[in-house]
Parts: sequence; C-alpha cells; structure tokens
Amino acid sequence: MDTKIVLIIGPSGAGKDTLIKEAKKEFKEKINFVKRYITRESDVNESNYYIDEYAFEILRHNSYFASSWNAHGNFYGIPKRFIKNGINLISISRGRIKDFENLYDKVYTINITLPKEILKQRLLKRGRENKEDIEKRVQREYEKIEAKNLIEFDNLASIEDSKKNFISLLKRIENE
Ligand SMILES: Nc1ncnc2c1ncn2[C@@H]1O[C@H](COP(=O)(O)OP(=O)(O)OP(=O)(O)O)[C@@H](O)[C@H]1O
Repeated sequence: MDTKIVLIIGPSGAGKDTLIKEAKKEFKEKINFVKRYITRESDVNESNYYIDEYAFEILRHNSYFASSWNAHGNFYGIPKRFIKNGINLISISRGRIKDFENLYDKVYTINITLPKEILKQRLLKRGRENKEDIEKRVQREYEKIEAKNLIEFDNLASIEDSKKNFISLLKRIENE
C-alpha cells in the first residue's frame, strides 16, 4: 500500500473539523488521522500529545518532525513516524503544504471553501469567537494556494450531503 498524504486546509469556519469528524466515523482505523505534538495542554476536543518546549526543540533540531510551526506562541509538530502506509489525513495551514510535498510523493491538498457571507453566518452560529474576531477571520485575504494536487471542496451543501461528498472524495483518493 502506498503512503498517501491528504492535507485539509481552508479558512476558519469552512468546516474542516466537522468533515474530519464525519470521516473518522466512516473510515475508523482505515485512515490514519494524524495526531500532533503541541507545547500546550490539548483542549477537550483534541487528542494531541503535550510536550514541553525544551523537548520540542531537541526533536525539531534532530529532524524528528515532518512539519512543525509556531502559532499564537505555541509550537506544533507532526512526527515523521506518525505517517503510515495508506491514507494519512492531516489538517494544517496552507503555509505547510511544501513540507509534505518535499518529503512524500503522493500528497493531495483539499481546500474546503465557502463564500465569505456563509462563512460569517456559520462562525456566528458556532459562537466560539466574538463578532469582532469573526469579522477579522472572514476578511482575511489568502494568497493563491501552491499545491501539486489541489482539490477544491465546496462545503455549501448541508452537513449530510457534504459529508457524503467528502467521504466519496477520500474513497477516490484511496483507490487511485
Ligand atoms: N455543511 C455544513 N452546513 C452547515 N453547517 C456546517 C457545515 N459544515 C460545518 N458546519 C458548521 O460550521 C461551523 C464551522 O465548522 P468547523 O468548526 O468544522 O470549521 P473549521 O474549518 O474546523 O474551523 P476552525 O479552523 O476555526 O477550527 C460549525 O458550527 C459547524 O457545525
């Protein structure tokens, strides 16, 4: 079985977590939902591994991570040894696509998209951030995505329909 990397990207509120959760229910251990190391405690919705900054730096220095980054003062890293044969699904920011393309032959990038107005409505409904924050998130402009195999995934449909489309997309990649 080939190693395939499926990267999930898209703006905040596009539906990345929702679709990944649905894929987990469908595929279970047939897909490797790749975990990460983080230099902070995981929140209740995450199942990542905590590591302190000192240990993180030693691992990073020794090329332990396929990809690592810093966001809001914390370090995140995806160990190379977490990548398995078959499909590996990883949610990351677009800035890290190249890390994986440099290391692995088969990398697919799925960009979850939504019109800004709908994005805003969904973020408001989710209610995790305040209005000002949401406005900033929605107005964020992104540069063109540079990816070898870029797949645009429109998440306008109902969760039920989008879930089906997302699962068939993953099955197509699995059988390619
Ligand atoms: N197809 C859909 N139809 C309607 N609502 C949806 C759909 N997909 C996701 N949502 C809702 O939109 C909100 C944002 O989705 P989600 O949290 O999965 O986005 P995200 O891309 O993971 O965001 P973030 O990057 O901020 O974590 C959630 O409240 C979710 O229930």
